[in-house]
Amino acid sequence: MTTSADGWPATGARSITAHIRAVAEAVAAQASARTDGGERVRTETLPLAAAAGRVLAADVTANRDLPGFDNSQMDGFAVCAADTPATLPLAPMIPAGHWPDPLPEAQAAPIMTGAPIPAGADAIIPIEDTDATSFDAAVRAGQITVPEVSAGTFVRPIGSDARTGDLLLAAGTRLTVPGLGTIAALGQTEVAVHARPRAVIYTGGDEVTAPGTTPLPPGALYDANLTMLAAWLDRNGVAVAASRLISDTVADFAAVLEADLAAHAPDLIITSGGISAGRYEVIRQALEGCAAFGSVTMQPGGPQGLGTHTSGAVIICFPGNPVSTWVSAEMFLRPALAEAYRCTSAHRWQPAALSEDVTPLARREQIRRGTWHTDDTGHVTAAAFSGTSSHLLAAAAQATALIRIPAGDEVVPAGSTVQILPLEEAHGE
Ligand SMILES: Nc1nc2c(c(=O)[nH]1)N[C@H]1C(S)=C(S)[C@@H](COP(=O)(O)OP(=O)(O)OC[C@H]3O[C@@H](n4cnc5c(N)ncnc54)[C@H](O)[C@@H]3O)O[C@H]1N2
Ligand code: MOO
Repeated sequence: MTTSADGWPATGARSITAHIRAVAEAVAAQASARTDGGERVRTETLPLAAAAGRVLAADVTANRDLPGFDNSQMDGFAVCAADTPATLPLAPMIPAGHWPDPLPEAQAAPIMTGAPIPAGADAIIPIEDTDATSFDAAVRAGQITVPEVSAGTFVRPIGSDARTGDLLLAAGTRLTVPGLGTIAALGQTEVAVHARPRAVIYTGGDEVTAPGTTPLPPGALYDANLTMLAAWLDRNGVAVAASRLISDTVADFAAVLEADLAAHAPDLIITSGGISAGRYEVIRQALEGCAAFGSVTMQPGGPQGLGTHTSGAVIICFPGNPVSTWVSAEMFLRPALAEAYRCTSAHRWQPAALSEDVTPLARREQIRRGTWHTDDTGHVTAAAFSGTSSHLLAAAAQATALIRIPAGDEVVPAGSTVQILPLEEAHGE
């Protein structure tokens, strides 16, 4: 189990930015090795509605014109613009889904939205712009009075959205809802996408107990981190192949890891806990040969580990405090996944004015949990929760934003501009 351990500065800690880069580089190197024409390249074919957020494996080219024929943009009357303004006799009704006969000269055909424009017509007049109170009334009257229009009015021309042969979605695109609709509009039911990157996740320590276990032994607590990591990875486009609580025995963890690597060939090995300065740091002791451990000037999430296993899987180790685990995933793993696999979106930090004074840490940048608010004028404010400790998970569950408070010796006064990351799964006010 030896390979390129990620170098950490021999003295001191790494900045947040430096660790974001290091994780992104490790994941990018792994992802490009994985998609380098070898057997690790994996694609799968999914029904369209199941493919939102997935990454296209092949270009999507238009196999037809969209729209496929000139058609009406309005419920109204198809006319030849040169005949208007006029009172015109009515031609037969043209419902959507029926191919019409040509429009007789100097007549108007009632036509529905989406119906093909008859030969001889070149403009549509919406019913509300005529003297008809309804289509039935117009048919009864046998004629319609229309204002002057120019050719092309409310006509959706063939190919105005896409032309046969156009490249509509390039391989590597992350599929959006309109993207999936476009593929359906071409007549397809399925789409080939990159398989999600695969992760195995571990946390533990002798005190950490699986939820559902009763009674909870003295000194123990329920595991929150596997649930968070599994949910977070799923939301960010990663498949979780194995999720395990481990004991404090290094040999046991090493055996479990080897078995999971053989069974699942993961792209990512994600761990939580067991990496700081204690006597029983099982993750660190087991992975020290292939990952580097050090600290990042961030709170929560100071202790971190990063490396590449001989199997090719990237090893990413987060500290065990629950808020540290979650914030670390958000800060370090999300940008790396967005860049290397495009399976999630990159961060969108935005400026906001602090609504209250905040006392920073002297040497570590804080990622505070809090709320954000946009007023009627678009002015964005953010309020940090008072508690900063990384065990305050229930408080973090109330957060709608992460708030960056740079290290410093002086109070950051209310009104100061800071960067916030609105949390997609929580509602901004
Ligand atoms: N002497 C030092 N002690 C600590 C330092 C340090 O620099 N020097 N750093 C502190 C910081 S900051 C953090 S963060 C933690 C990180 O420690 P580990 O990553 O080794 O995590 P553990 O010790 O295993 O656990 C920390 C904490 O979190 C609880 N935990 C762990 N796993 C889970 C889980 N799956 N679900 C819920 N809670 C979990 C665990 O019981 C501990 O309370 O180290 C500090 N110490
Ligand atoms: O850095 Mo630790 O994550 O403060 O709690």
